[in-house]
Amino acid sequence: MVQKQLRPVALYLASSQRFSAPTRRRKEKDFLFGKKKIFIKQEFSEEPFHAKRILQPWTRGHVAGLTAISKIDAERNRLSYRGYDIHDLVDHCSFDEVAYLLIYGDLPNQSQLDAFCKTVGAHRGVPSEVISLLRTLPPAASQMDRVKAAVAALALFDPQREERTAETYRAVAVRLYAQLPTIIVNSYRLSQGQEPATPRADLNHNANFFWMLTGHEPSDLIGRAFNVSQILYAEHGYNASTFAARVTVSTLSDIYSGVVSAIGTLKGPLHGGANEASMQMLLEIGSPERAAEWVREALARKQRIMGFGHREYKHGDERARIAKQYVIELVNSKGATHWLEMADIIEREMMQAKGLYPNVDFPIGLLYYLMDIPIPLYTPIFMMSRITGWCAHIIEQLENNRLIRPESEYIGPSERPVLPLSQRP
Ligand SMILES: CC(=O)SCCNC(=O)CCNC(=O)[C@H](O)C(C)(C)COP(=O)(O)OP(=O)(O)OC[C@H]1O[C@@H](n2cnc3c(N)ncnc32)[C@H](O)[C@@H]1OP(=O)(O)O
Ligand SMILES: O=C([O-])CC(=O)C(=O)O
Repeated sequence: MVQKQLRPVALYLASSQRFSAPTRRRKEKDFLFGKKKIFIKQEFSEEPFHAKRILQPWTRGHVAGLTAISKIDAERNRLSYRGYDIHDLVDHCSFDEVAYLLIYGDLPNQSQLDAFCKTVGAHRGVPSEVISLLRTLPPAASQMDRVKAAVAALALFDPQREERTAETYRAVAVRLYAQLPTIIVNSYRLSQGQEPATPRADLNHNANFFWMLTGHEPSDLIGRAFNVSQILYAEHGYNASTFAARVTVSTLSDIYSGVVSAIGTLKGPLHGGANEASMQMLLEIGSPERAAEWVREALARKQRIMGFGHREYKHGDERARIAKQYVIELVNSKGATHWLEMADIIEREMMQAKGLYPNVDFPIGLLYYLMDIPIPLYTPIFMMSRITGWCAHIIEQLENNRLIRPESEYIGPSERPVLPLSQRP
């Protein structure tokens, strides 16, 4: 039996015979005292030499860069955007104010907010060519893929798309914030055989979205709950989609390319796609009586339960707790308590079996269902909010740019000659 030797990565590198002495010293120094203060917390077994073990240190507990946009304090379950605690933001702000905060760096005063909303309202339209493109795309394709194609096309109609200044990027960020709801709702409407809706300049971000989707403004409760969900989804450090955007623009590619990379990354069920997947799971379970058994059987099959677990939060995701309060309000107002019972049972089972808490996607998937929003729109709606965080990071990256290019460590076959085709086994 192989004896497991637990030791920090840096020590492993220092002792590895696979590097020359100067390289070993440089790598050890980079790991422990490097300019970017990289410190690897992960411990792993040196033997057997296993790809999973060697890859994990690069993806966990690894500070990949600095940011002044949001702070995740996982130990205390706290999250703040530019110094403002999310509790304070959801209690006191509209999503338009939070969007301004993320894009410009501080909360707006009344006249700044009025000017921002006026600009956003004036930019909600998209070129007719983008709507025509949406008409031609396969209606059965995922809404994330349809919207990704439309955003890529939108870039081509922006005469500023090749300007690389923070000022231009902020202007593009405001336009994308304004235009994404139009693209998302109309992508859905066209895929359902409906005609596109025209955005309204006089409504705020949330009310305009509901107006375009349903033809009326949301009730007070739905409006408040949707506003909170948009604030909770807006920003979260170097999450996968934001990191993808930063990598893309670090090559000095354009802001739209960064956003398109981010959309493709958000789509996956281990990231933003989990809000749709978790609601599909609730529908599949169907009733509280089946919930416990369903979870146990799924876990026995080694299936992941969508909407649970988080790379950062190991003691719970505060955003999930906030969102759940609104699920409770909506469930009570609709008399649909079985959804809450089912969610509670799944949470209990996951805690008992795996020690895992729900993440933000679990209650928000259900929240959107209770608002009668079609499921294929949940991840695009996440995007409608996260566009603000993505753009803030893209601007931050541009202002301090250095190409993001991590190193990899080769673990494949040692060097070998190429045999002529006729001699290969
Ligand atoms: C807005 C957001 O993007 S929040 C995240 C949304 N994604 C989801 O909800 C998808 C479900 N959750 C997951 O897949 C994971 O919890 C992640 C990817 C979000 C985070 O993963 P990490 O904390 O890094 O854990 P990792 O993927 O390494 O898994 C560690 C162990 O926990 C298990 N695990 C983690 N999450 C889950 C889950 N939701 N269901 C079942 N098992 C899980 C894994 O199977 C693994 O077990 P193993 O060691 O026996 O193989
Ligand atoms: O941070 C992450 O890994 C996932 C994410 O985007 C979030 O939780 O909002």
